[in-house]
Amino acid sequence: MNEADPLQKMVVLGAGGWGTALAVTLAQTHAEVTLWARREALAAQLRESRINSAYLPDVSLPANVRITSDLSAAVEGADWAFLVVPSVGMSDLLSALPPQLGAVLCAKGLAPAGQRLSELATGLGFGRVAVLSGPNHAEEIGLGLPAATVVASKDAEFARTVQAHLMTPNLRVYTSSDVVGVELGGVLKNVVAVAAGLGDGLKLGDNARASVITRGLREMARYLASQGAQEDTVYGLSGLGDLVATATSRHSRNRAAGEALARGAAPEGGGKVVEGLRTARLLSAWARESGAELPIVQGVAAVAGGQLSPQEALSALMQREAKAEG
Ligand SMILES: NC(=O)c1ccc[n+]([C@@H]2O[C@H](COP(=O)([O-])OP(=O)(O)OC[C@H]3O[C@@H](n4cnc5c(N)ncnc54)[C@H](O)[C@@H]3O)[C@@H](O)[C@H]2O)c1
Ligand SMILES: O=P(O)(O)OC[C@H](O)CO
Repeated sequence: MNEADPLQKMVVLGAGGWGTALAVTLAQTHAEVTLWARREALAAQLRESRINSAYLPDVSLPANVRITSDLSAAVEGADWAFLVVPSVGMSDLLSALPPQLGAVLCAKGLAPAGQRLSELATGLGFGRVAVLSGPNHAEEIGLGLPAATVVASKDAEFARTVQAHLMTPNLRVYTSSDVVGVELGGVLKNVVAVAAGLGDGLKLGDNARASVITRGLREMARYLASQGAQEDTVYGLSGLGDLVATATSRHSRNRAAGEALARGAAPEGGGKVVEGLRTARLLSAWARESGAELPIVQGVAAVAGGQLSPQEALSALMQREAKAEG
């Protein structure tokens, strides 16, 4: 493994829950970490209180996390950075950065036109692109609870560099060359977690949740294969691992959004990003146009869009044609 220089400048762009947790993690092993918040009001509040009360209230920011809302100053002198804004904001952020900067994309969603974020970054001229994905709730990583994750890049050296810098005694980082598989596992699992939340909200029970997770995994595997992912990636940390974490966790905003929908409430994440709803809409439109079958994704999109009630979506799934498992 590459040696990680503890004096190398670590940069995290995006001060929501996940950006904050990553900054706190990197601060364990580096002299200084720069955390960029888009809004100066949030940056000032973080500098003052050292607590991100809106996005990660139970975690304190150590003194070696430097907070700024000046993007150019944040990346000055850095070789690469973690990009941790919601996927809808990734295009603006990438466009404001020099493409020589290595980009570690940490969002779990698609760009507005439906592209993968790594495609977006490559299209904007970024040469070193990696994606980070795995069962990593910010609430737990921020507290230093043990977890594992994956960094995938076509540039094996870049993936190993990120791995070396992000590893701590409580965060085990694996590398992968399957960017498509790792990236899309994190994207799709959010939608299946919304479906699991819908089932929880309707009080359908443990069997129903396990069925949604398992059939959801199969749907993820089919979609990932259609996009060129390696066959086994979906069964790793960024696929099955993150699906289980998100579909069963009390921390998950996607699962909670499903529960809210089942109650007939607005599926808002209390100001926090809920990627699965946007992803369901984008992938459902893609499935309609391409004739692909993504029944759970399409059911979630129909409920979120108000075309079907949760009960109607459930009936539609249960009454699909009888067939062999596969
Ligand atoms: N929270 C987690 O546990 C977790 C873990 C892994 C990955 N992720 C992914 O990381 C991404 C960010 O999630 P989060 O949990 O940090 O979100 P969050 O809702 O906690 O915070 C989002 C942050 O981004 C800012 N923001 C919103 N729109 C923006 C834009 N257009 N440009 C720049 N900044 C913008 C917000 O002001 C806020 O500071 C999501 O794609 C999410 O799926 C989250
Ligand atoms: O809170 P969620 O549902 O956005 O999930 C957070 C992370 O993706 C879990 O790995």
